[in-house]
Parts: sequence; C-alpha cells; structure tokens
Amino acid sequence: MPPSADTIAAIATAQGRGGVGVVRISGSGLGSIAEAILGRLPVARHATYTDFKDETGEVIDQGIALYFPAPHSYTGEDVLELQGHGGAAVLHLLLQRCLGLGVRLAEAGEFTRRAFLNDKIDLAQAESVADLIEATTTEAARSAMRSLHGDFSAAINGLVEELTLLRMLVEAMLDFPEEDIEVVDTSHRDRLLEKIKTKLAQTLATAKQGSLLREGAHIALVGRPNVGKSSLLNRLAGEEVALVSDVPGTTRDVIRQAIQIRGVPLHIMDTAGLRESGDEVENMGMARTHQTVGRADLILMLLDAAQGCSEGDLAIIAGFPVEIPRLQVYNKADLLQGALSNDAGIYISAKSGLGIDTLREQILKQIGWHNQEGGTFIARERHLIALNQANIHLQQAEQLLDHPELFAEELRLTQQALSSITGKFSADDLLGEIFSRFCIGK
Ligand SMILES: Nc1nc2c(c(=O)[nH]1)N(C=O)[C@@H](CNc1ccc(C(=O)N[C@@H](CCC(=O)O)C(=O)O)cc1)CN2
Ligand SMILES: Nc1nc2c(ncn2[C@@H]2O[C@H](COP(=O)(O)OP(=O)(O)OP(=O)(O)O)[C@@H](O)[C@H]2O)c(=O)[nH]1
Ligand SMILES: [Mg+2]
Repeated sequence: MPPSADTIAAIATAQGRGGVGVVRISGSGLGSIAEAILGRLPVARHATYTDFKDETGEVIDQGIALYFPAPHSYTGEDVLELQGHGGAAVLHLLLQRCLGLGVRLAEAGEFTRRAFLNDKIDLAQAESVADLIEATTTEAARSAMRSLHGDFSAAINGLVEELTLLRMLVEAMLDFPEEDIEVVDTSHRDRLLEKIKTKLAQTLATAKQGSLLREGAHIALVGRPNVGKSSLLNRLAGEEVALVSDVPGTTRDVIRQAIQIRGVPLHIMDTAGLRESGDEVENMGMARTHQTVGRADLILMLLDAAQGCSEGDLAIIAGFPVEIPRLQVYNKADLLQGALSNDAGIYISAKSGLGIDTLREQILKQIGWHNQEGGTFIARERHLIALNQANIHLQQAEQLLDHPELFAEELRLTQQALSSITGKFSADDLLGEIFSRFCIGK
C-alpha cells in the first residue's frame, strides 16, 4: 500500500432512506478518527455497538462500528465502517463529521480502485463489482458474481500461463543453431498452440454471452400501422406500456421499454407504423422509426397474418440497413381460419399470447444467446476487443511458424492483449475511465 494515499470517506449505501446506512472510511490515521467519533478504536473485525459523536460531544447516531486493519479489508488499507440509521440527513451529518477530521470525500469508484491498486482484486474483478451493482436481471447478477469470484480472470490467467510456456519453448528454439533444430520439439509446440487456440475461442464465446448479459440487445418493432406492434410490446413487457387502438397511426414517438427474456436484458423499441401519410406529425414519427432502427441489433418485422407479406411490407423491409438481422413475425394469427399460411416466419397473437414463447426463443437465438447452464461470467466491450485482438495475434503467429522471431513476437502481443483484461499493465487513463463510472462510495 502506498503510504502517501490520503484517507477517504463516503456514504456507501444508496441515496435516500433505508433501514441502515453506512459511512466507509479508508486510509491511514483511523485511530484518531475513531477516537474522536467513537471514543476508542473498535476491536478489529468485531461488531461494536457505540455512539457516534459530533465535535461538541452530541450524539449523531447510535450504530455499529467495524474496524478492518490493513491489509485485511476491502481496499487493503485500514478501513473503518460506521453503520448507522439509513436516513439521508443523519448519514450526511456523520459524513461531515469525518470530513471535519481531515478526511477527504472519496471519488467515484475510489475504494474499488484502491482494492485494485493494492492487489486485492484484478481489473476484471473490479469492473465486475460495478457490473454486479448495475445488473438488472438475476442472470446478469449471477454472472457478475462469477467474474468477481475470479472465474473470468482464471480463464485469462490460464491462457497467459500457457502462452508463457509456449514462448519459452520458442525462445529456446531461437537459441539453437540451424543444424540442431531436431533438438526442438515442434510437435509439443504445435499441441500447445492448438490448446491455446481452443481455449481462447471458448473464452471469447463465453465473454460474448457475458457481454450480452451486461449490455442487453436493442430490438426494434417495425411494420405497417395497426399490425399490432404496440400490442406485442405490451405482451412482451407484461404490462400496458404503449397505447393500443384500432386507429392506424396510434404510435408517434418511439417507445422504449426494458424487458428480459430468461435473464437476458432487452431494450424494446416500439415505433410508428410505416405508410404513406399526409399527416405531418405522423411523418415525423416515421422519420424517428428509421433513426431508431439504425441502432437496433435485431428488427422484428411485424405483419398481419391474414394479409401475408404485401408489396408495402417488402418495401418497408428493403428500407432498413441490410446488416441488421430481422425476423418476420405474423401477428393476429388468432383471426386466421384453419391452417396457417405457408409464408416463412413466426405466427403469433399479441392479443391471445399464441406463439409468444416461440418468438421469445427465436429472439434469443437471433441475438446470439446460447443457453449456457450457469457457466457465463459477465464481460464488457473492452474485454471482447482485447480477446479479439489476442485472437488476431494468435492467428498471425500461426502463419509464422517458420520464423521463430516473428512467431515469438506475435505470441508476446497475444499475451499483452490478454493481460490488459486483468490489468497487469494498464494505463492510468484506462483506470480513470473505468473507475469514474462507478458510483460514489464503491
Ligand atoms: N459492511 C460491508 N459489507 C460489504 C462490503 C463492505 O465493504 N462492508 N463489501 C464491499 O464491497 C462487500 C464485501 N467485500 C469485502 C471484501 C473483503 C473484505 C475483507 O475484510 N477482506 C479481508 C479478509 C478476508 C477473509 O477473512 O477471508 C482480506 O481480503 O484480507 C471485506 C468485505 C459486500 N458487503
Ligand atoms: N385479433 C387481434 N387483434 C390484435 C392483435 N394484436 C393487436 N390487435 C389489434 O390491432 C389493433 C392495432 O394494434 P396496435 O398494437 O395499436 O398496432 P400498432 O402496430 O402499434 O399500430 P400503430 O401504432 O398505429 O402503428 C388494435 O385494435 C389491437 O387490439 C392480435 O394478435 N389479434
Ligand atoms: Mg403502435
């Protein structure tokens, strides 16, 4: 621990009222702070019920004090926790009392940043702390916990270790003169390379799932007026989010709603129906539809099952960026007499719920979610970029087997990309970027 680090404090619990609220202090000189507020330093790692006093000796609150001497604390520094009643004003008084004793207000993420700098956790774990707090579904929370527990880091560290082995092997090759080349075991090298390739591919696949759990996917509902887009949004959300009426052109603004399917967070965007219209406001709504669709990961093209896919529908589909995947969904299937039409697509009824489970599964499939029973760890875009970079260098290495120097260099770059995930050699600006997005007190 750098002894120069100053002492920081913050309210660690959520803003507003709660049963209990916590002020957390980390750094040095906690003895005199505890002496001033509590009259004594609490016994290490024991819950101590005590008065919290202000500078005049008046009791601010009666609560529990916890003292964690370094390095056995969350931050790795001395930590003092004052657990009081969870009112905004009383916690404010307690925090002000600490600040009056020469303690500085913590910046966003500063406790966790210190935990990282003091080697209590690595960078991927530190990020997962924020992801755990921000998780909107239980599935996302569980996978964030797996990352915090170190599952993701273990996969990365395993790869880094194997790359080190491979590099040692190749460096040894470099030392042998041409004629002694048979001394070098190229089959060992090739097996190791193959193993790393497989493991990296697996880690990347899992990280993609984890990133989906963190970010969710954006899904745009589009189609002609009155086909039932807003009805489908309401059905998927399980509540009446959007106005539904038999008047075509009901939805004007884009309506956004967060939902989840089997723990995968989804951002649904219900849009204005698309048609030729002389109504100025409706036309503005349609312009928004087009803007919105451009940002979607998946387009749900809604059609009327009784009418099938018309010329007008085809024109709508043709109007969207080709790179965005789309699903054709025939709604109002409850009104169909007899057999469903032969058109390819999914038949549903937003009204009766028919086919909705099938649609849910199709949506998950389209956005690339594979049911991984409990194995996913949460990941960020930053991690995916690093893993992809590692992959590229590894592929380049494979092309350079006959040039040991170049091969070794590509392996080094592979390893460097992977190490950036756990933050072995991370730049200050990256750390600033990561921790500034935390909440104060974390
Ligand atoms: N009251 C309270 N609850 C909390 C936290 C906290 O800071 N305070 N946490 C904050 O986010 C989380 C728990 N994180 C913690 C992580 C490490 C240690 C700790 O004392 N570590 C020591 C001892 C480990 C051991 O006994 O096995 C160490 O690492 O050496 C404490 C809390 C969630 N709940
Ligand atoms: N029978 C039947 N009627 C439906 C179904 N889905 C929607 N409707 C009806 O179709 C009409 C239009 O529904 P909306 O959900 O408002 O359609 P929309 O696509 O959002 O329409 P705009 O916002 O105008 O573009 C309403 O009267 C709904 O009750 C369905 O599955 N079956
Ligand atoms: Mg609508």
